[in-house]
Amino acid sequence: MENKLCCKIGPSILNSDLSQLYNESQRLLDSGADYLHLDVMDGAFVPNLTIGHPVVKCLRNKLPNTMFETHMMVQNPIQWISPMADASVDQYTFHIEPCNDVRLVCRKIREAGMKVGLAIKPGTSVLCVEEYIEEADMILVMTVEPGFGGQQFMTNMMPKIEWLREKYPTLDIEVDGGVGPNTIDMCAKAGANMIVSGTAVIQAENPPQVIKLLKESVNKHLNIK
Ligand SMILES: O=C(CO)[C@@H](O)[C@H](O)COP(=O)(O)O
Ligand SMILES: [Fe+2]
Repeated sequence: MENKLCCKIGPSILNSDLSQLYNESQRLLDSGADYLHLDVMDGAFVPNLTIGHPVVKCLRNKLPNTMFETHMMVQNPIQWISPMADASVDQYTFHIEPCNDVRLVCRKIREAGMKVGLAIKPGTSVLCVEEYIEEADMILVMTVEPGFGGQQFMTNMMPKIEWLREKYPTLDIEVDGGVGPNTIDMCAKAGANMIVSGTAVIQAENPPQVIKLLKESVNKHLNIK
């Protein structure tokens, strides 16, 4: 039977030269990126600040046909749904940890015309997302503490991905944090099919080669599942 899952590589622009956001984004797309993973931080859920919906909207104007995922590392995810929908974001991925009504947030995201991604921090059990799987289009398993790019990949998160893949063979599972040529095989083997990679792609001498390598690893494992 044909596997409905497909591999997508979404570079994170967090550690790029943000004064050149559009050029950097275009460079990544020209290198083979399938989508852009835009890290949004509010200084409350994580101890860092990045970009918000005004910047995302400007970037959207320059890149009308690119899939945008916003990774919302924010304390109050419901607050930014409408502004991000207005910026034509395709997928709104938020953390369940600060959220007291995950179902409501999921519903509002869908009503606003976006796909729903549910993210869990390293310390959050994968069992916490299980009750919301029906409400989600994708689960993001973090392999670093959210807040900063360039951190070390946490190998001990792989059982979460394995567990999800075993139970939900057609679910989109994304991995984010410290993913690059040295760690992709673990992610692919565990069952991740959507790959966020920041530093490893941005700082590569040859980004197209790195993206190709990431894709090949995921596709190899998808085909044998
Ligand atoms: O969400 C985050 C960090 O909070 C990520 O998207 C990272 O920014 C990815 O960067 P690398 O770890 O690959 O450098
Ligand atoms: Fe991210």
